Amino acid sequence: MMLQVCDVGICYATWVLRHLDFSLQAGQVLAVLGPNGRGKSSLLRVMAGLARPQEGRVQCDASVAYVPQFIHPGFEMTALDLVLTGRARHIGWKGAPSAHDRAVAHDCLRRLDADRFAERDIHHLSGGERQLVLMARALASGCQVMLLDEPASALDFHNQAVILEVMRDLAHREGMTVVFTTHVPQHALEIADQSLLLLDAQAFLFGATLDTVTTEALSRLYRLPIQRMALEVDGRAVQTAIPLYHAIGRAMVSLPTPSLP
Ligand SMILES: Nc1ncnc2c1ncn2[C@@H]1O[C@H](COP(=O)(O)OP(=O)(O)OP(=O)(O)O)[C@@H](O)[C@H]1O
Repeated sequence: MMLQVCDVGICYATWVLRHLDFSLQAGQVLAVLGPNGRGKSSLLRVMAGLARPQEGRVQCDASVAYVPQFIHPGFEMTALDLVLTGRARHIGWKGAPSAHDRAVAHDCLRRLDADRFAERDIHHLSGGERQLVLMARALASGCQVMLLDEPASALDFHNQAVILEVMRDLAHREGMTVVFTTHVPQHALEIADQSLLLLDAQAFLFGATLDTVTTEALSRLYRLPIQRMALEVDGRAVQTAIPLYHAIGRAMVSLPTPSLP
């Protein structure tokens, strides 16, 4: 087992999550969905070892890279230098990046179509450009597990497709375990083998994406009717999910509550 979350509980003033259990194999993609403030980022930070859970533990026998939503280094730094910080494990504390490290960093930027930002100060990049550079930094680390916090939240449709394809390739071709949080169910339906829906502090749905990211579960999760459907595109069935925004009033009073396992 590559990554195991065992009876994890996270508490600030109150319990955000409690009694959460799941495990992932190498080469799998997991999507984590939940409304604002439900604990997705907190869970990712605990999985990355950046925060301790108040209960339970996370077991991981692999190198982990964490991709936050934002960073603010507070001093001038080029995108290339930021990506090179991802090479720290290979360079060591006292070493300087080698030509090989720089080549790896450029390759990672190129893979995300972001090499043109290499010499720009990251403070001068747009939110979406910065997200691509942060993912390139994680790629440069050569990690076996990548944890990404809303990696597509600032990206246009083209760049969403770029990072979805990179995440899918990392897992399915290169054997990495990839976990990402998202507010876009279609991203889960596109690439995630497994999905975790954080319904409330102690109610979770975890399983194969097509079994968990359903019309009923999404509608309950977001308190809004959301219709999952299959479109046929180029002879291939593409799963998508459409939020019925106009029905929010109806959702509040009449949504059925699906029974949970
Ligand atoms: N360091 C902290 N101290 C106190 N409360 C916190 C802390 N970090 C997060 N919280 C609270 O814990 C809850 C979960 O926050 P978290 O950021 O994990 O949610 P999220 O699901 O990632 O939300 P979003 O979708 O809005 O990014 C929120 O109510 C938040 O206010």
